[in-house]
Amino acid sequence: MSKSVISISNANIYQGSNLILQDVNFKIDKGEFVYLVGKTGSGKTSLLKTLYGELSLREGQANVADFEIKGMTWKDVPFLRRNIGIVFQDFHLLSDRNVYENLRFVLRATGWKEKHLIDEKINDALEKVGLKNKGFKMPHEMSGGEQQRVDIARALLNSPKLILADEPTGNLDPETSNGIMQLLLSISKDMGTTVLMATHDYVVINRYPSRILKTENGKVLDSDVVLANG
Ligand SMILES: Nc1ncnc2c1ncn2[C@@H]1O[C@H](COP(=O)(O)OP(=O)(O)OP(=O)(O)O)[C@@H](O)[C@H]1O
Repeated sequence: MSKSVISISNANIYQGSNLILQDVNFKIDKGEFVYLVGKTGSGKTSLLKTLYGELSLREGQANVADFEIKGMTWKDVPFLRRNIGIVFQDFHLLSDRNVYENLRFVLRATGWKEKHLIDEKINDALEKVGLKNKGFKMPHEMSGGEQQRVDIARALLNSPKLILADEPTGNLDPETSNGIMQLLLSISKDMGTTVLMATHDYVVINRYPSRILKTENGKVLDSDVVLANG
């Protein structure tokens, strides 16, 4: 079996009838940390949505966390999502419940029932993001950086092979962004989780250099391929 966590080939990415990205080909291995950059509207979110099953893949092939994306139906999506953590720019926390209940909601929705296992997973995820014992807090009682950590804890709950992050530092000040970057980098390095992160933030990229995929003129360019070709 391949060690790629994402393998996409000859893929065309659509929004409705509009072709957004053409002939997309790349592989990302276990534990790799990869940036996804490109101008506004160039297709970063569309590509991520295709990888997490929000947009269907009509042409080409993609294997994501051992799931064949092509031909997947809506009922297959929850099974894919159990192997993927998704982190958003604007956190997507439920504002009417505390951190613990936000995390429990995800575990129950992904099939967990036993209270002691649920508690164990929540405590473990909160500890990983530096928010141990903060389960009682309401989202509005937390800073943007803390809410982003809760969002990352939520993404980690099911021990995913892959984290897809869509501009996770987009709403944060530079110092808080650094903390979030160090957390995401340690998730890939220490836990062996693959991270693909869309960003506009070149300060972050320059500070923490890594492989870059770039959406440009309907194509995805790969810094690894550019380097390999000199
Ligand atoms: N729901 C939608 N229906 C139709 N077209 C869409 C939809 N969402 C995005 N698009 C179009 O698809 C193209 C790519 O958008 P996408 O959001 O993937 O770009 P992006 O690179 O993520 O942009 P940004 O950096 O602003 O988030 C744009 O032309 C956009 O207008």
